[in-house]
Amino acid sequence: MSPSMNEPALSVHGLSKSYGKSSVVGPLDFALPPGSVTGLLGGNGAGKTTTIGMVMGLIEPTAGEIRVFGRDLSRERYEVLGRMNFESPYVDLPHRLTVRQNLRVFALLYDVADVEAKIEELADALALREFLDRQTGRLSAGQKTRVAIAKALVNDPQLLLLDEPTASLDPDTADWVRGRLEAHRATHNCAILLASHNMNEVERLCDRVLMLKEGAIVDDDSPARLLARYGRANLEEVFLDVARGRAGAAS
Ligand SMILES: Nc1ncnc2c1ncn2[C@@H]1O[C@H](COP(=O)(O)OP(=O)(O)OP(=O)(O)O)[C@@H](O)[C@H]1O
Repeated sequence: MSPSMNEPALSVHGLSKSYGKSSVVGPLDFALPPGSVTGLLGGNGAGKTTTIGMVMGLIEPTAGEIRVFGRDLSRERYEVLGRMNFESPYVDLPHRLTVRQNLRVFALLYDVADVEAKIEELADALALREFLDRQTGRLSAGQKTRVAIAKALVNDPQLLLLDEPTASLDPDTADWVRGRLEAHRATHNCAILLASHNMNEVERLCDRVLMLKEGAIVDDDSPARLLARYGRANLEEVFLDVARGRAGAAS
C-alpha cells in the first residue's frame, strides 16, 4: 500500500540511543506534519545532535522506529532519501573539491534534472557566486556553512534536518539565511527539524518547540503557548526555566 499524502514528514516511535549502559536519548515519540518547522532545544549534551544524527542515518539507534513520509527508514531508506536532506557542522564536504564541484556531485547523487541550472539557482539564493570556483576547504566557517545549506537544498527536500545551521554566521548573514529557509519551507511545503541554541531564531522560524533534557522531551508546544504558560517574555527565559527545573504550569 502506498503511503497516504497526509502522512507525517517524519515520525519517530520509541527512538532511543545508548552507549554501553548509558542511555543518552529516548525513548522519543514525535511526528512532524508536512510544512511544519519544529525546533529542538536543549542544553549541551541534551541529545539534539544524537536525535538528528539518528534520523539522518549517521547514528545507529539502539531501539525504536523512524518513519519518513510513512516509510520505515531502516528498511526503505532508498525510497525516501531523495525527499530529505540535512545540514550538520559534523559532516564536512570534501575539502579539495571546489564549491561548484561539490554541488555538482550532490546534485548528481540526488538525480537532479538540470544540474547546472540548479547550481546557478543555489549560487544566487545563497550568494555563493564569488567563491563558486574556490576549494571548499579554503573557505571561512561562515562561507562553508552557506555551501552546506546549499547542498542541503540541492534536491528540493520536503524534509530538512538542520543542526545549528546559523551557529557560525554573522548576525546579518544568519538573518538572511533564515529568510532562505523560510522561503524553501513555503515553496516546497518542507518540514524542518531544527536544533538550535539561538532562541530568536527558534521564535522566528518554528511553529513548535520540543524541549529536550537528558535525552527526554520535557515540553512540546508552540513558542507563543510556551511563553504564555511559563509567563515569560521570550524563549530564552523559558529555556532557562526548563534547564533549571522551574516547570511551567501545564495547561
Ligand atoms: N560516541 C559517544 N559515546 C558516548 N557518549 C556519547 C557519544 N556521542 C554522544 N554522547 C553523549 O550523548 C549525549 C548527547 O549528546 P549530543 O551531542 O546529542 O547533545 P547535544 O544536545 O547535541 O549537545 P550540544 O548542545 O552540546 O551540541 C552527551 O552526554 C554526549 O556526551
